[in-house]
Amino acid sequence: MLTVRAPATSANLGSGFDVFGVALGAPADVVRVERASETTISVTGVGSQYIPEDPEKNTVGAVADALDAPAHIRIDKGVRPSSGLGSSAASAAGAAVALNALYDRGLSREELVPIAAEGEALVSGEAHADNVAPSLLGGFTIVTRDDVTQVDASIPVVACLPETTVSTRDAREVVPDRAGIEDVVDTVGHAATLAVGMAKNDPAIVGRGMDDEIVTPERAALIDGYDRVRDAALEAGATGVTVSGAGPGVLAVCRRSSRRAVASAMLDAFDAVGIESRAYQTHVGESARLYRE
Ligand SMILES: Nc1ncnc2c1ncn2[C@@H]1O[C@H](COP(=O)(O)OP(=O)(O)O)[C@@H](O)[C@H]1O
Ligand SMILES: N[C@@H](CCOP(=O)(O)O)C(=O)O
Repeated sequence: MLTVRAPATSANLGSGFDVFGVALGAPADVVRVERASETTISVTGVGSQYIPEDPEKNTVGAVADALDAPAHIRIDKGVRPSSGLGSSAASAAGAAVALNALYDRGLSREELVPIAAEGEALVSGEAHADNVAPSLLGGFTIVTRDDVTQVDASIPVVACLPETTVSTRDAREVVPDRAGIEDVVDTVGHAATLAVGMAKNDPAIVGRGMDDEIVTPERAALIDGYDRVRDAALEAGATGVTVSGAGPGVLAVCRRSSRRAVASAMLDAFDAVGIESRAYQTHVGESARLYRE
């Protein structure tokens, strides 16, 4: 049996819609695989009651198919589905690493990115790779149509998840088809700033690069209390705040010294609008890890 711990991820970071992603230190999914003549899936853990065990409907089934690697796959969910932390991607990335090793396919982590993204196509309608890439490679990743670029970083973050859910498929419906040139210019400037901040491991520069006027306002409108939570996090010392992935999670970047205060401010702000939430005080972290038992 092989076991993989695959981290949650936060995609977009505001200015990098469908392009940027970071691996998070916590939470994570644990995926266990054993060879079998046909694929079976069992799911336990956070939100498992909402996750199909049918291989045709679970992201790991698509990965097993793509690698031609049938297996008994057990998923222990640590990443809550539809919260904006790449839950379906964590399982897919974990399965890709585990099955690649189980069947000695010899693919590199970069080569596993499009394979794991097949799982995302199954659940969100598009094979966006901005969650699977950081889960497979760790740190901060930039995915384009043909390439993935990765840089290690250890920026402190708070990921605050309200009790509500937003499906990525639904949240993709509100993404505008077109953008004005001024907004595009601003967003390119912010995205470039953010990438430099990650390379320098500097939360202040990363925070300056998170603004986006194209996709984020549409997504934020789907999250009750978003403006209040964002303002509270900034007031408590966050250097940048945005929607995590497709939401409803909210991601704040900060210095280590203000992380606790930022988490507490975000929890209080959701609470003030009558919404329970949970905050992970974590950091940009490592890639999926393989354990042989
Ligand atoms: N292994 C899996 N883990 C999580 N969700 C899965 C998995 N396989 C299929 N799904 C489905 O994917 C949807 C969640 O995906 P999505 O809306 O993209 O949110 P997330 O960002 O949490 O992945 C749910 O409908 C869930 O049932
Ligand atoms: N780029 C995608 C990212 C979705 O992330 P998730 O964690 O919410 O699945 C998008 O914004 O649609």
